[in-house]
Amino acid sequence: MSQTPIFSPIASNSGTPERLVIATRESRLAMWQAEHVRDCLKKLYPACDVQILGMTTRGDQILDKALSKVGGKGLFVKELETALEDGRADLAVHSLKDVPMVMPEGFDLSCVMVREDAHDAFVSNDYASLEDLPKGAVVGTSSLRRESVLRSRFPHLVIQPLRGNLDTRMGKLDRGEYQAIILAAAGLKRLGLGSRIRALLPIDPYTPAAGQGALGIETLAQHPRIREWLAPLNDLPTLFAVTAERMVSRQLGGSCEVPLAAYATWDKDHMNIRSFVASVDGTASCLASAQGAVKSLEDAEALGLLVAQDLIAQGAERLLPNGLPK
Ligand SMILES: NCc1[nH]cc(CCC(=O)O)c1CC(=O)O
Repeated sequence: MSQTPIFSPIASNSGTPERLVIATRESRLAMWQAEHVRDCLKKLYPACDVQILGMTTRGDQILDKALSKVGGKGLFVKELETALEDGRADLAVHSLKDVPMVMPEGFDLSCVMVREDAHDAFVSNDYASLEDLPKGAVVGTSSLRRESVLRSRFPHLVIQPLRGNLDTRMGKLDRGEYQAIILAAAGLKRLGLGSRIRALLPIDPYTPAAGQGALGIETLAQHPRIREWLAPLNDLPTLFAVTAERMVSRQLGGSCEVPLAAYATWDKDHMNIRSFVASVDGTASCLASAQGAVKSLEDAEALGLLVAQDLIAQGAERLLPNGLPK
């Protein structure tokens, strides 16, 4: 099916889509991502009518609490999944970082697109780097992973929660509520805000979250044809990397309630993966890495499993509020 010629004259019977509806959140970043997928699909299937269905999720509505306290992973995807089930949409576009490690019954992660910059970014109007911040400076982040590293490296800084979409967060910085904020570089770059980045934080120790910077497309498992139509948008190096990262997270029961990082990079056909689990106060952590030749999804999963087992052997369990998954 994925071999179907792109410029097939008879759209409906020849295996190319006639109409596809993309479900997405309505934040500017989510819309950018959905429009990006739409543009890619239009290029692949010029005759296809590709529509975008914008939706509000619970994660967008609850803005006064840290993400870890409002139900964590899944918060940004549930409503989109309902739209798939109801047939209002054919595919849902997500920041892969927000997609639960175990897909709910009946849903597939059908496509992973090429990754944007996966680094965390330091953003400030007055300071060039974390090192320049004075004692008591307020740094905003809603990620326990970032908070943990900041607390261990810079105990003299005040870490405060920062919620809301990217524009909201930048607004809070610009109104002086924070001296600096930490955000994923990917979102800033996609929205043309790359010039606001004062410094990219190094992978050691600021290891990204599993899937950070990658786009994932979710479909109903019962619609394999849609999966096949999306296949040309897959980026295999990204798919293998995030598969290893998500394996680590899944083995450790990854949720927004625990500081957990996992990031894989390539060196020719070898993958390097690095991961940590830590306490929010930054006083305890386990760190592991592994490298190996990866030529298949199974290889990627095996490498992720190796790192997870290393972390568990180091006693990562005592850092997990709910223990290891059964
Ligand atoms: N958890 C929110 C979220 N989900 C995806 C991104 C950024 C884009 C990406 O990582 O693909 C962000 C914001 C952030 O972490 O600053």
